[in-house]
Amino acid sequence: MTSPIKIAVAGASGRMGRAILPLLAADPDFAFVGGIGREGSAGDGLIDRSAAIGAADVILDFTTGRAAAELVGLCASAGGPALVIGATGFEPDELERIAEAARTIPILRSGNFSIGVNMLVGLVAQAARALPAHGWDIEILEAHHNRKIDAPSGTALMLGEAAAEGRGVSLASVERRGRDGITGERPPGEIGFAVLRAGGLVGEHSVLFAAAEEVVTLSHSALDRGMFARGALAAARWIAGRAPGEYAMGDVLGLV
Ligand SMILES: NC(=O)C1=CN([C@@H]2O[C@H](COP(=O)(O)OP(=O)(O)OC[C@H]3O[C@@H](n4cnc5c(N)ncnc54)[C@H](OP(=O)(O)O)[C@@H]3O)[C@@H](O)[C@H]2O)C=CC1
Ligand SMILES: O=C(O)C1=N[C@H](C(=O)O)C[C@H](O)C1
Repeated sequence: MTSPIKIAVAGASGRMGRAILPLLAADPDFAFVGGIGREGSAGDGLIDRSAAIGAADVILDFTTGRAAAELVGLCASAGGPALVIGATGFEPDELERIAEAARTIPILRSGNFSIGVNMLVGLVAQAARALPAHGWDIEILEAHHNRKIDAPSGTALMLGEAAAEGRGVSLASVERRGRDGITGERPPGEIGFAVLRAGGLVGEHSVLFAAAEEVVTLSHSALDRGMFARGALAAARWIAGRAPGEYAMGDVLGLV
């Protein structure tokens, strides 16, 4: 019998943390070593970051982009553990820090752990490759609950990256984040993002490929956070004991 994978959870008291903890408790493949709260916070089931880094095989992070990037730096300096990052809302320099840390420790980061979204990413790249930028406009729509703090969502950005990759361009060179006022006509090749925040929506994403006389829409609806939590645990099982490197959910699901 192999010993259980020791897991710590950063953001344990949040919506995702609360979805993950019961699954961890029910799965003999895992042993929960503690939740990581804000610096200096104390409470039932909480341990500090250095204790978690010493005790865990894998840390799951569902906090914020900034907090996750900080934790990654500490883990890399300590030479471990592995990280599964579900947090979204990263600044470019934070993503660079994660890429740098992945030279030392294994890191899997995904803005969405659902099977459906990760399959959708491939379909979006395929459609963007097939439909020419002159004649087919790409717009990405996302809608989430009113407590979400970052926009566009990590998933919308993954879909945008996939569309840009399909077109052979960098997302940064063609993205348009929101429109307001006298915007002028839409330039061909632009990839637009539109964001809604309302009520308790778990996560809605659509990618529109719109031509003058027809529209193709690829979309995904999340109905329950449980599937994000199960995807994160599948990622934790997959990454435990891996070599240093930056991995994605496609590696876990065999989609790459
Ligand atoms: N990849 C995926 O599949 C999914 C990703 N997400 C992403 O996960 C993240 C969390 O989402 P959700 O659970 O809904 O958010 P919540 O706001 O409910 O939870 C965030 C948690 O992070 C903690 N936290 C915030 N800042 C810090 C910090 N500086 N240091 C330590 N802990 C901190 C909060 O603690 P406190 O309670 O003290 O504020 C809280 O426990 C978001 O970025 C979201 O986009 C969400 C769903 C699925
Ligand atoms: O904050 C959320 O709730 C979600 N965040 C992720 C994102 O930013 O894409 C994943 C999911 O859509 C829910």
